[in-house]
Amino acid sequence: MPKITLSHLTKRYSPKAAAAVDNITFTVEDGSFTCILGPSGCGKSTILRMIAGLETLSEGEIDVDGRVLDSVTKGIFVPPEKRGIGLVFQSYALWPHMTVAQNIEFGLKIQKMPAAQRKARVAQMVATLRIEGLEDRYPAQLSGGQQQRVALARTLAVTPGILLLDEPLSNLDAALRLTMRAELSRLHREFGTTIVFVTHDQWEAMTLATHIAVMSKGALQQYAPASQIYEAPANRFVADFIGNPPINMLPAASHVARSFARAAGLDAPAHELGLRPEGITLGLSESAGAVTAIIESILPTGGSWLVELTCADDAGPIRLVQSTQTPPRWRVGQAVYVSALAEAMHLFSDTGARIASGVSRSPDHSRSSAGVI
Ligand SMILES: Nc1ncnc2c1ncn2[C@@H]1O[C@H](COP(=O)(O)OP(=O)(O)OP(=O)(O)O)[C@@H](O)[C@H]1O
Repeated sequence: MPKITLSHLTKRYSPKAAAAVDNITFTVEDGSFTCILGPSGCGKSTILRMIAGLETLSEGEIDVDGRVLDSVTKGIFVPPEKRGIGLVFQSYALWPHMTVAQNIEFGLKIQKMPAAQRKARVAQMVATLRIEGLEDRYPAQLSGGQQQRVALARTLAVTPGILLLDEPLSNLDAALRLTMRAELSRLHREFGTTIVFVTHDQWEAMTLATHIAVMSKGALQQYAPASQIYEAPANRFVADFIGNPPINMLPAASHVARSFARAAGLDAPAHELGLRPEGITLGLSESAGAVTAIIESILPTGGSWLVELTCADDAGPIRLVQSTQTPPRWRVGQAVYVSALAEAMHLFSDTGARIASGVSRSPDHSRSSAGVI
């Protein structure tokens, strides 16, 4: 399956405007499921539209398996229909005057596939996307989720090597999103297509993606395998954007941060210490590196709890949020000892770069107690 290389990709919608996409370079691996993730307006859709050929580049180059599709300096532009790329956007844009079967068949007719083969292919796609019985309906007679499936069936019918999806699940309710996520995963496994998926939903990205490109304000913050994005965020933005509830950020010079860092063997000079909410443990007895705190609130979130704490510190109170799956045995106002797992901690410089991370001290780790991961 194809590999997509984006080199120094830049898009300015007008000469005076800030770049919507600013000098982005990364390679979407062959057969990967890559998510472009970031807040609204960070340039995700613009990247996807440039790959599709629906938007011109201001600078840079896009190639697929070494074939240049778009290059400003080389003066190359391959039109969208010649790129071999399938697209599914937020609005499904099914042909309203065609039935489901006709919608799926449309691209095959354009490809001039013989009628018998087309019929077999439509039947195969209907079965794969589990939309049997809907073949003769018009789009207006379908639910949002059914339209979504037809849009996917129509796109996959022509077996594109590359599939671009722009928030294709955003119009669906929570239950249907979950089902469709599982189906997208299954389709990726079955077809082996290289998928690039745009979302602002970190959970969607973490559950689906093999690789994630995190964007902010037009700039690429990190491109890495999904697990690394969480465990080894490149910088403060990524650490803060990924994780729900968000990572706690403490001034590194505070007494609380210094106690936690010292206990984890993290002694690099830093500006801030990030501590994941699930890496906080609470107890009634003192232990190395533990600090005292008062329980401010306990919020059940369905199967897990958020515990808000305040630690007294020389520079003023420090608020921490713990996330736990064990029912808390504390009451609001109670004093507790707070300690932090080494692997839940990251140190950041004043420019926001990650300097170091704690490393697990569990007995099966023979590594040193701290270091950069
Ligand atoms: N056709 C356009 N003309 C001018 N500016 C545009 C155009 N399309 C997008 N922009 C601007 O470019 C920036 C990036 O937009 P883009 O749609 O790529 O972001 P996004 O991350 O996909 O956002 P969202 O998640 O809200 O869809 C935004 O500031 C947007 O206002």
